[in-house]
Amino acid sequence: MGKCIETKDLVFLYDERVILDDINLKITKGSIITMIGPNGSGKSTLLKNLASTLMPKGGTVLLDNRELKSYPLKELAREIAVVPQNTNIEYDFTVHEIVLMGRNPYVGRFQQETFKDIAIVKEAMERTNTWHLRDRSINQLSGGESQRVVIARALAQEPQILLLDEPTAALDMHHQIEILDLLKVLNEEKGVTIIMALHDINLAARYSKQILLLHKGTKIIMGSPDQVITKENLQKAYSIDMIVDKNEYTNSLQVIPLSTLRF
Ligand SMILES: Nc1ncnc2c1ncn2[C@@H]1O[C@H](COP(=O)(O)OP(=O)(O)OP(=O)(O)O)[C@@H](O)[C@H]1O
Repeated sequence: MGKCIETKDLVFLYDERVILDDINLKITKGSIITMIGPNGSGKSTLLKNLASTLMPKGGTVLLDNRELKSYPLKELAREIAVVPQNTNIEYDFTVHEIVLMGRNPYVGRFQQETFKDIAIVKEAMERTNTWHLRDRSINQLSGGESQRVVIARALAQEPQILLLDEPTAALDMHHQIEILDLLKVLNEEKGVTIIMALHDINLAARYSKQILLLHKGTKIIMGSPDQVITKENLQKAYSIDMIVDKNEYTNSLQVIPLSTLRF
């Protein structure tokens, strides 16, 4: 059986301000779950708590019934890979060097990468359409190109769980669909659990098995796209009038925003 990630009474504060309040979630192996919610609702904060980048101020995060904080870093990096919202890489590494770093959790101290590591890196780069960029400096790429490189590095980590914060934000239409299709294939072929935040509700509805709607970090609704993407739920969270119906081509729910509302 694969890994399941769980939060128990999770509380997170920035300074004195409660951002996440008493959150109990169980994300089972093999899910594609997308967090949606207005700006500032706590999506990134929740993802960072699941990634162990931030430590909860109360409650716990469990990976397969074991506290996340008890995992040694290398072991955790073999389970969970993270694609953050903004990745700033200070040094002038090449794209190939950056993706190779994804293999660090598997390479012992003073050891070299093996042929297997190099092959996994190449496959990750081909799948993200970044192989042709391999000798370029990471700091000389466009936003969308470097986003795909960071996704390639996460794939090279061969994680059980992939956490992605707005992975398509910097991408054009072609690359948005390419990356989301890739995540779907990884989920289907390798059983990788995908947990991501997306602003685009239509893409979320189309690609997700489950949706988690955050509203001020304290109110959460989780369920199938049909259960969560309703006019009532979305109007409350986003304060906007809208039409919610099925797209006749993709057969998934779609939202057409109309005018903003004041409650
Ligand atoms: N480093 C920080 N210090 C203090 N407050 C922070 C910090 N980072 C985020 N916050 C606050 O925490 C709240 C939740 O932020 P978070 O980034 O999790 O929201 P989000 O749902 O991901 O937003 P967005 O859709 O705009 O990316 C916001 O009110 C934000 O201002």
